[in-house]
Amino acid sequence: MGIRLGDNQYGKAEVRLVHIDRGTDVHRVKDISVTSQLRGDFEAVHVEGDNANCLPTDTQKNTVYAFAKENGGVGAIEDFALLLARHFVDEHDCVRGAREEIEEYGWDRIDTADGPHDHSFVRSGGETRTTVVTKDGAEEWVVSGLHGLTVLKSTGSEFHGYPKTKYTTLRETTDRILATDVTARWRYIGTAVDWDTTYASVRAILLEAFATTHSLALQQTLYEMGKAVLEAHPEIAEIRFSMPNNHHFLVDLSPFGLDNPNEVFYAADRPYGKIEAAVERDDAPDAGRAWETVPGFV
Ligand SMILES: O=c1[nH]c(=O)c2[nH]c(=O)[nH]c2[nH]1
Repeated sequence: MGIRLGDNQYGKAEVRLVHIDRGTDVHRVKDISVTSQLRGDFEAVHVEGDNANCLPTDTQKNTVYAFAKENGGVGAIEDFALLLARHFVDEHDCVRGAREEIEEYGWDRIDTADGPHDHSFVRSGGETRTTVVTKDGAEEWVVSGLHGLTVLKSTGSEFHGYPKTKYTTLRETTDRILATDVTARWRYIGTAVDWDTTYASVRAILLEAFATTHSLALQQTLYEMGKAVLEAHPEIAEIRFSMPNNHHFLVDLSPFGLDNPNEVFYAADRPYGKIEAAVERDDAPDAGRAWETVPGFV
């Protein structure tokens, strides 16, 4: 019986980095978490404990911090991830591929009586921006996205016409709350992209489509959101979503002699519907290894 090493990658996870741009008195904050992992000629370290090719995870961490300085800041997370991936692959013979995942947390300038403050910030409560850059030799894939984009429609959502079985208790509705936390990742075609502008545009399109789609199912809303993104952005090959259906149940107020015309709800936290789908361009180039280590459906 033979035993051998299978796929592997290693690196430093969740390197937390805050960069302050002090170029002017109006500071700018960039707050990220980097997970850097390398692939390559790492048989010996696993099988024999021979570390000759094992670039320490500590060095990967230090590289992240040093690059934030040498690069004059982080810039778009996609550019920073590509910079790291190219460095590790191009500068180390034993490294053939890299996976650089970055999350970005937003900070808003605090609005004071004198206007937006120069160097005081409040964490923006909304979504986290993400990217996963995969490099395999000369090939590169960029999958960007967001999670925690929490949205709610107080009307304009129906759900009916579904099959009924002996276990069905759900009442059909022509007016319900539709609420979800959008997780989305989209795969770029190529790397010649204005990452920040495109991110802002995709986020705005997702919100616009959620708001303006009269929903007959969360699945339909999801599809409309993806379609709108692909129609506006030819540089995006596909977009994948994971969206919980955050149920809001009408509370029965009749024991108290009160009616409840869609005003008072119980916001359940579990269980929740879990709606996941990809929306794809017909002629999209092959995904290659882009999704290989993206956890879960997205
Ligand atoms: O938008 C919905 N999609 C479903 O698949 C589903 N299932 C369910 O019970 N409620 C809903 N709502």
